[in-house]
Amino acid sequence: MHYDAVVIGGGPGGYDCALALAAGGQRVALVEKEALGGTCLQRGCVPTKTLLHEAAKGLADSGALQARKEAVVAQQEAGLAGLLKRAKVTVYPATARIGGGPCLQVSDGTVLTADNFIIATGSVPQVPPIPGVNLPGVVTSDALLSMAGDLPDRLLIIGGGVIGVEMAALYHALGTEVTVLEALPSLLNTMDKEIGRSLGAQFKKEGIRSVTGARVKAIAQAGSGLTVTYEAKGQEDRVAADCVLVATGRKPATEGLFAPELQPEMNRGALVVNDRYETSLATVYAIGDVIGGTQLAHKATADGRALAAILLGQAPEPPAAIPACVYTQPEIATVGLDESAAKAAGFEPVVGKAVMGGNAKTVIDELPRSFMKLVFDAASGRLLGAQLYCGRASDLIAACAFALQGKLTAAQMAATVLPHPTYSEALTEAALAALTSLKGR
Ligand SMILES: Cc1cc2nc3c(=O)[nH]c(=O)nc-3n(C[C@H](O)[C@H](O)[C@H](O)COP(=O)(O)OP(=O)(O)OC[C@H]3O[C@@H](n4cnc5c(N)ncnc54)[C@H](O)[C@@H]3O)c2cc1C
Ligand SMILES: NC(=O)c1ccc[n+]([C@@H]2O[C@H](COP(=O)([O-])OP(=O)(O)OC[C@H]3O[C@@H](n4cnc5c(N)ncnc54)[C@H](O)[C@@H]3O)[C@@H](O)[C@H]2O)c1
Repeated sequence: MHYDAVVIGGGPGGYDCALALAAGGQRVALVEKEALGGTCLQRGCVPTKTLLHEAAKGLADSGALQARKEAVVAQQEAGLAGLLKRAKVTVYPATARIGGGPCLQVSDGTVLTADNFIIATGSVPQVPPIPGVNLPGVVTSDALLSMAGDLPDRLLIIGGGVIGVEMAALYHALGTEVTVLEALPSLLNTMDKEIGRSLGAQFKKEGIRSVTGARVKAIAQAGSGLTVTYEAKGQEDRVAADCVLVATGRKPATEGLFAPELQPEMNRGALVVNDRYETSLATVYAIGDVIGGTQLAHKATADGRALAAILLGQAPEPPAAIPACVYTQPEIATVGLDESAAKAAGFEPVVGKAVMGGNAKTVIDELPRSFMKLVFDAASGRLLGAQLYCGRASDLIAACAFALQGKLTAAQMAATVLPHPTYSEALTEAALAALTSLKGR
């Protein structure tokens, strides 16, 4: 069977690329070995945010939580299947393997040929070689999100990145005693350091224990539970747990994808692509988590749509930056450069900060300490990035993403009138603070 394009992987990168190509008049097939929707829908964004939402409402029964999660996933999956059907994308529920030619063999033996192949196989959990990591009760987010039965009394999380802190917030809300062990000096270490520090302090206040600079040495069986031994600040310590979550990052999913004679260029397991998403194999492209770098659903979608535009002969407008959100309470959201990244990139940054103790909406909603930081370029006055640690940060970051895309300056952001009482008013305050600093230079 010959297609204009065959997409491998039915996650946000793959399905959005397939839909965009089909909308452009191409004959498209999509091969997916599991359920449609990929990590994002089946074991990522949608399940975690559903469970966080239900836990915040007070639901703490594991059966009811699983049922609600499955209902949301099923609804979204059915919607996606309908979209693909209406777009006349042929879905092959099979495992794909790329062979010479290139052509594509799917697990039932069917061979597909195409003008272009698009790899969107995503990523899988990366599990470090800690002694005891294969013991029963040690799980990755895939298993934790579908765990039935009683909720654990004690959860130990290895890794204080995005999955680690969201799972800590979720299980704490469900009444589990949570400890997070992070190897680096702060939680969410890739973000502005004040965010990690603030979240650590907030966790402490709520009774979530987090230890940074922790080297996990071993996991061992201890009766019906587990014991995790780690070292921090030169001291060895142990934590008892009923369940251990390993949340130490994700690696590109390429296992078994290529016939042995095909050796595409890879970098640390990720497929290397150029700015047109071309791999080193002719007519084979790659998008989303499998190409490394930022591992986010909307980044995979943006890749998929940009590649479809390129294959359809259009010139897509490149995004100025990819926002990132963390669904703790308060929420965290960032886009573009923080102060230290701006300095490292050669800018002279000017930071406008609004601490939201006096923000009426924050007070009304009884949110903990919150803040916003806007980083501007001293030379042009333009926004370089935003770091939000506040109520509804995941929605507010959209305003900053638009401002970055539109190259807005501190003066333009400060002049924009925003409604009262809202969290967004702090954006004006932060822009005004930066404008004052810029004028005083
Ligand atoms: C717990 C968790 C929470 C997350 N929360 C968020 C969030 O809130 N927001 C956010 O933006 N991102 C979140 N992410 C990240 C997000 O899920 C990924 O960045 C996104 O799904 C990547 O999309 P993708 O299309 O590249 O790959 P994926 O979504 O991983 O899809 C790849 C698909 O390819 C299929 N596949 C792989 N190999 C083959 C093969 N050989 N043949 C056929 N099919 C194959 C897989 O079965 C899979 O369905 C989260 C991730 C996790 C684990
Ligand atoms: N809200 C969201 O957008 C969201 C939510 C969940 C996941 N995700 C995506 O999924 C990806 C994977 O998430 P993740 O949290 O697994 O990865 P991550 O890279 O965000 O964090 C992993 C953390 O584990 C730490 N670590 C690594 N080895 C360790 C060890 N042996 N002991 C202690 N700590 C160790 C790292 O220092 C790092 O801080 C992320 O890159 C993110 O993009 C996004």
